[in-house]
Amino acid sequence: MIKVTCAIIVDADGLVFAAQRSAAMSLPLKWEFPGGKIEPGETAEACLIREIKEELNVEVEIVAALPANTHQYPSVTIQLIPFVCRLILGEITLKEHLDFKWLSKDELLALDWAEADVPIVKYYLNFKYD
Ligand SMILES: Nc1nc2c([nH]c(=O)n2[C@@H]2O[C@H](COP(=O)(O)OP(=O)(O)OP(=O)(O)O)[C@@H](O)[C@H]2O)c(=O)[nH]1
Repeated sequence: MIKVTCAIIVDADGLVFAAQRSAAMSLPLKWEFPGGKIEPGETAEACLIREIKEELNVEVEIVAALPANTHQYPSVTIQLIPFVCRLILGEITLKEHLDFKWLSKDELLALDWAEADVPIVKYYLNFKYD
């Protein structure tokens, strides 16, 4: 099983950042939360900060950890580990993704999410935090 962290980046108005995978990536054109695979010896939190810097060229801080979701794709099983985050430094530049959107909670579920993300989106929609 591959462990993958992902960031639910929320802005001051409560909008959530979603990124679209490029045609060249696996799960082409699906929407996801940015992130990536945990490297050997790395914590989930360190992985998240590293991946967000690599993919979006910004620094985030973690606000909350949400429950992981294990999902079996036809060729791979992943454990997707989500963190609610805030941007603390920089402006988002897409290094790998095709597109991005900032979405209100009402708009989130309508995106064509990677399958592993759907339970996480639903969990987030019911999640309350200060
Ligand atoms: N980063 C990220 N990956 C996700 C999400 N949902 C989901 O199923 N994945 C899958 O988890 C894996 C994450 O690895 P990655 O982001 O480092 O993927 P990659 O394109 O570099 O590697 P790959 O070629 O193995 O897909 C991919 O297989 C990706 O399809 C998500 O919300 N964020």
